[in-house]
Amino acid sequence: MKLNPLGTKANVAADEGVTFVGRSHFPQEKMAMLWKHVRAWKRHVIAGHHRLSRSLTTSEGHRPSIVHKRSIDILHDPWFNKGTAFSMTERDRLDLRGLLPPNVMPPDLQIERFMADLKRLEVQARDGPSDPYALAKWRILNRLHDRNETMYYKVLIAKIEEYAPIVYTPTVGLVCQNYSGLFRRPRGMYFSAEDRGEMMSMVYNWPAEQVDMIVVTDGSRILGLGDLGVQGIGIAIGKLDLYVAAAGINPQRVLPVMIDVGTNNEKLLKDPLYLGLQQHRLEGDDYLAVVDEFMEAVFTRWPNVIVQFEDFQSKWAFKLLQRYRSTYRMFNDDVQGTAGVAIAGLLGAVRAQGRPMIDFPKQKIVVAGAGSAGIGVLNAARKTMARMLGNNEIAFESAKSQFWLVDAKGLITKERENIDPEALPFARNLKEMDRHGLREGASLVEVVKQVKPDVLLGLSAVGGLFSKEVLEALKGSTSTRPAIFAMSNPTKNAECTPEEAFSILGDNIIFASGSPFSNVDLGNGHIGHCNQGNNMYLFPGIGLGTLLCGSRIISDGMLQAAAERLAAYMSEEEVLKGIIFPSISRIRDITKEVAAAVIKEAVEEDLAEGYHGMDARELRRLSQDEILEYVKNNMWSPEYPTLVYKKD
Ligand SMILES: NC(=O)c1ccc[n+]([C@@H]2O[C@H](COP(=O)([O-])OP(=O)(O)OC[C@H]3O[C@@H](n4cnc5c(N)ncnc54)[C@H](O)[C@@H]3O)[C@@H](O)[C@H]2O)c1
Ligand SMILES: O=C(O)C[C@H](O)C(=O)O
Ligand SMILES: [Mg+2]
Repeated sequence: MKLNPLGTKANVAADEGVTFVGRSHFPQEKMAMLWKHVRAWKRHVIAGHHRLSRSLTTSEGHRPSIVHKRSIDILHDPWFNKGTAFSMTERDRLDLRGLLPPNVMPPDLQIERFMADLKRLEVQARDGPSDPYALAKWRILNRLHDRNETMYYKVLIAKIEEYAPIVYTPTVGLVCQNYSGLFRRPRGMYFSAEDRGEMMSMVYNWPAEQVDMIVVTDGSRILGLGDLGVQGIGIAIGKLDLYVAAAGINPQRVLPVMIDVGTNNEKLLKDPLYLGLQQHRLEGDDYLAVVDEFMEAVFTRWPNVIVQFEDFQSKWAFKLLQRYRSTYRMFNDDVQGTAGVAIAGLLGAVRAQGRPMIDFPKQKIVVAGAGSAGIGVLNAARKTMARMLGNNEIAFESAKSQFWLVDAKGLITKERENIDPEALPFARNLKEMDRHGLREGASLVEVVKQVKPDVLLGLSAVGGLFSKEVLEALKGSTSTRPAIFAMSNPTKNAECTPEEAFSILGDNIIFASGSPFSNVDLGNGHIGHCNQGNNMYLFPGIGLGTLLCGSRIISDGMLQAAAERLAAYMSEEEVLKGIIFPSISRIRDITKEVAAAVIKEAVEEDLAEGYHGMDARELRRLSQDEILEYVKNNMWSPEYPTLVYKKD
């Protein structure tokens, strides 16, 4: 016997692998509790009880919504559909009587019912690498997303630990890879190279009058999976799911966008079922013209929108960031979000050694991967060290000597031909390398052996790069507690697994990975803690904070404030246990804190222009606690609004 998701014992026919779950298996206490809940809910509905929030700014989750449709059209509209949870009075008001089974379900029971079915289906379908049911779960959740958004987000928020790995990393990678097959209903907008000259008008095809957050990708570097072309839209959808679940951005005001300028993935180009433009990627000015037109179009229709750039290949990630960051409200998650999360993790690793954060500039850090993420981390780490060392030119110069950068061609030195300008500041001086017994192109293992780093950080997209040999070499680290950050996604691209790290280096290390892994049982009652070092701990708060302060740009200071808040989030006790990032179950709280830190910084930099009822002057007057309250009250929660019909 094993426990089913409802907490009851289910019959398991082990050979067939089938679990029987049904009402008859509910234990009596559970049934009694559910019935109590049903009765209370029905009383609440009959009493016509509508809560109105009276806080700094009213949360619209509780106001009645005016709808201009009725009957079957409501059931087919995921923004308003409540399925079996429509009350009888609402069914009458909206001409729904008879179109639904007669039993009115309280929302919690509706979720129980869905979960029971989800669990039953899980045992019948098999796909996905690390989780054999991952895609099956994604399909079921996606169908729910299509028909009832409120319920979808209720499930996601309530079970974020279980379903973030499905709607986000790692399964979202698998979804993108299989997107042509999985595509059912469209979600988001597609701006393609064929739409040049049309974007300014086509942007009005999107039904929402207000859009707060756009996540845009060109599909050129999806996680560590390379160029997936139009199929990359899955990552924009997954990121926005976290914006809703973690930051409480209203799901009616998010827009996933794919800019399809072609793909250089030959397999996709040869696939007749591929859904994107069947041409090679536009380059140079042609490429820029498409992205420029897109930016102009969305900011013309929604001047207050925030645009997050996601999974653009490095060569464009940096250029586009420089091109737009001082004129548009935008940021690049892979460059800037990742940098902040890594800084928080690196500071956590210093604290975990029992040292103060101010010792960070003494850390020797080897970074494998010189792409948008690796370089983003290095720039931010260098600035953080420089600030701690006196915040002057000399400090900035000297800080860079703490880093060793290794890419596909090995250690990057000044000797490197055609060196990428972004990597140049971190290229090592040859004379100094001679002293270390290193040379241009030295292998990762040689670098680790010679440098004896405190931290080994991977953003290379190469699964298994931290081989046995590399991890053995790290045993020579001069740190009392070396840190390993295997940050590449998805799971199979992680530079090493926590099992590999703990089994070779023992339990006195800090470990973090980009995709989720389980903790490792080290025997003798010891647990090797696996942290998830993922930009999901920052981007939702950066977006929410920017929205609520109304800053026209996202400054370095706002990003730094976000990272520092995350770094300080973990208690001394947790950090000493090796827990440097919070559990994802706390993501809504962290996001609230990060957003508040972003707002505070924007106010201090005089960038905050206000949002809705909260103007710049009022924002300046808020205390720390009031800022937190303001953020909390503006986070959307998945509650069914009372619907009232009005003719168009
Ligand atoms: N955990 C997170 O929050 C997070 C955030 C952003 C990116 N990432 C992950 O980081 C990875 C890289 O992203 P990116 O945008 O920088 O990609 P990228 O393609 O721009 O860069 C990859 C870099 O890795 C280098 N590389 C390749 N083979 C190598 C090898 N054998 N040894 C050392 N370096 C090697 C390449 O030369 C390149 O510099 C991806 O897997 C992505 O999913 C994780
Ligand atoms: O998407 C993620 O999980 C993190 C990051 O943005 C990435 O590109 O890997
Ligand atoms: Mg990314």
